[in-house]
Amino acid sequence: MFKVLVSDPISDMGIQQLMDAQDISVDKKPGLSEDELVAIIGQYDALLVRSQTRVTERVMEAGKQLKVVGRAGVGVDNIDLEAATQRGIIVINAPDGNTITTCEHTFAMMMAVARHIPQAYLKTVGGVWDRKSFVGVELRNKVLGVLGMGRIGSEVAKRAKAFGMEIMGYDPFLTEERAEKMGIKLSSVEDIVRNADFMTVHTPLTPETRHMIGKAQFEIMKPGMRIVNCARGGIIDEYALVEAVDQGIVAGAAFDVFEVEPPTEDHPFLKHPKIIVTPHLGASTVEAQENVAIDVSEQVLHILRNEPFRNAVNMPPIPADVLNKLQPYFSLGERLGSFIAQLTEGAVEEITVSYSGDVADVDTQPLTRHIVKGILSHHLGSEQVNLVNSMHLAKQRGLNIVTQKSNAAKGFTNLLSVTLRTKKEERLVAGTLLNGYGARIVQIDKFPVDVAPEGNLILVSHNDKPGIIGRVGTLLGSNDVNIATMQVGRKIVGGAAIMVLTVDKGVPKNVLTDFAQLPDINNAKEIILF
Ligand SMILES: NC(=O)c1ccc[n+]([C@@H]2O[C@H](COP(=O)([O-])OP(=O)(O)OC[C@H]3O[C@@H](n4cnc5c(N)ncnc54)[C@H](O)[C@@H]3O)[C@@H](O)[C@H]2O)c1
Ligand SMILES: O=C(O)[C@H](O)COP(=O)(O)O
Repeated sequence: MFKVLVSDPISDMGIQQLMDAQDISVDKKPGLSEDELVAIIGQYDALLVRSQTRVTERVMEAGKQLKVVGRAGVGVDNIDLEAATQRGIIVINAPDGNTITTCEHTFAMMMAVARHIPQAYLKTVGGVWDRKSFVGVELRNKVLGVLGMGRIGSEVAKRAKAFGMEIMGYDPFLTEERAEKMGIKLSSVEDIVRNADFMTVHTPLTPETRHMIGKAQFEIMKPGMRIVNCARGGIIDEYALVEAVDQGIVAGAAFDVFEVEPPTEDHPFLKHPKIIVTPHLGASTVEAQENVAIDVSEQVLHILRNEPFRNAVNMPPIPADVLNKLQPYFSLGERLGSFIAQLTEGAVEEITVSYSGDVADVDTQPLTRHIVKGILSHHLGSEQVNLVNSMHLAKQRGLNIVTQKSNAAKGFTNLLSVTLRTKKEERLVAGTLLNGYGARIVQIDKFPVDVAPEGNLILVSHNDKPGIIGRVGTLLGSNDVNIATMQVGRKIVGGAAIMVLTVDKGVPKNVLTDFAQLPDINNAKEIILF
């Protein structure tokens, strides 16, 4: 039974599918402090949050069983991603479910600031009929600058056109071609600041975007600018903004987000007549909350059940065409990694992965992750290593990972070959998928073989002499170990050779030592592949 903790208010529509699952139990405990969360997180396999819960390194460290942190929403700045990755905890988000809702809130804020809606409402309900103080401006024929043309920024730009606005957009990934297709003007931050009438930000908060609109930008800003921030507090320098409003540079501002949330009572926005605020409501609609809750719960379920999932934040996404090509090789890759790690003695220094055939045409990094996971699991324990942290752990340990690619696959459609160099030796294993036969190991060191990579294997290194097979059979038979398959490989007659046996159960250690006592046998190693 997997245990899931929900520590923020998340729509029941999504949680329901977790509650309905036979293998999941769900506890809802919104509003926990960090200490309270640390005290209980150790018993949970998954944690579901929105933006309130701070999933710090302490929380990750205490989450000994934690496999996944699911964010019902986009921003993951409340989650320590580095701490999660180090511990192999997958962080996923629900990036699509609140796009339209947040875009619509941006418009609500833009129109509210253009027409002084909150200020006029307050006066009217206070009994004052004041029509003079609240003369606004139209959106039509105004220039809107959009900083961050991702999901939300693009939707904002689309809708702004319906209002008759001209749009200037900036995003490091926005190409001239895409801007043209969207009917917007590709611009720099400075262009926007100097020329726009309205400006809205839709970037994440990163070291680069922090205070991207600050004192220097306000100094060159077109007077009368109106600014909206429904993305993240801190993208616009709050104190520099207040100054710019007071100096008459900025005509009005609408903020849904703050550098510190909730803001302190004396925050300068809260009583400012030209700044309107909402309490981080961008994603707060029934529809968006259902969307993100359903999405994140579905993915958490997949992760807990070891099924394919999407939207991992601390793992690069795999495009569908790459996944189609690589997925059949994932299990083989992991087994080859495990095989070579069990075969090789000494501290690992370098892993060389060679891809031949048409797998070499795509980005093979996702498959390398599986191979490295297989190798490290043997040394660090399979509990410690997973696809999220395998490359990270390898890097942390200073392992050099070399990838080679070639289109010639030596008679196979595709060939994966893994060489492990340790302080003591260098060994190689290669495998492929054979039509109708499945995964096969086809080479061990310099010897061609044909072995299914599964179960209990014994690798015997010997001299190619008559009688070896009989001696091996007798030794195993007398120790009640049944041989299922046997393969012998050699390069030249009478030279060095290997034998790979598949046996029906684990081999006692003393039997492996006895092998080396037999004439012409150098050593025997047991390799277990699950
Ligand atoms: N107020 C809310 O409740 C609410 C709701 C949803 C999302 N958000 C926030 O809105 C923001 C945008 O969300 P999204 O779903 O559109 O994300 P997204 O990832 O689709 O888009 C973000 C865009 O910002 C761009 N970007 C990154 N650095 C930039 C820079 N220095 N200058 C310009 N652009 C830059 C990226 O290239 C990307 O295209 C995020 O910060 C998200 O957390 C807030
Ligand atoms: O990044 C997001 O998805 C928004 O900021 C929404 O945050 P919330 O889930 O706390 O409303």
